[in-house]
Amino acid sequence: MPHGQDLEPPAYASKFAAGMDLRAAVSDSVKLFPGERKLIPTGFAMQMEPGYEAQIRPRSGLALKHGVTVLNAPGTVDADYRGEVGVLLINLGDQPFTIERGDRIAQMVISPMCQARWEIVPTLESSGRGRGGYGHTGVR
Ligand SMILES: O=c1ccn([C@H]2C[C@H](O)[C@@H](COP(=O)(O)OP(=O)(O)OP(=O)(O)O)O2)c(=O)[nH]1
Repeated sequence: MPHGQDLEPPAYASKFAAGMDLRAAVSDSVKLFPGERKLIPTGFAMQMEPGYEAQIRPRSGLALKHGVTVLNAPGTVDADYRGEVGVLLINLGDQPFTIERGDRIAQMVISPMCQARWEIVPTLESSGRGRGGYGHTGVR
């Protein structure tokens, strides 16, 4: 699917930036009321090599200034997915938030992925941590 003609394709902001900015490909502006969630189209589809995934993450500026974040962060785009990439935004702020066409709404990282092969075993090797978790090493 070609990217919306007036929209730039996802691009790294600089060679040091981890995430590519994703833009809203909405035809009309979209309003997110406090507590509301919506799937926002990005206007593009892609094909990745097997062994990779894309992760969709919030933009910290939107989160800090407006309380708008990616509900399912990190959203997972599978290598075999051929549909339009969507961004599931939620407004956790206390004011309505308006999204215009072309707004940068999230960022995307392409990552190599490890696929596990499960093996059933009678016991697990012992370790320093053992079964301890959820803060068992202290409250601070
Ligand atoms: O933020 C997201 C999350 C998912 N997807 C697309 C790509 C992904 O490959 C597909 C399925 O996503 P996921 O595996 O998270 O969905 P599911 O709820 O497990 O449903 P499914 O049964 O379709 O796998 O939806 C997006 O475009 N954006």
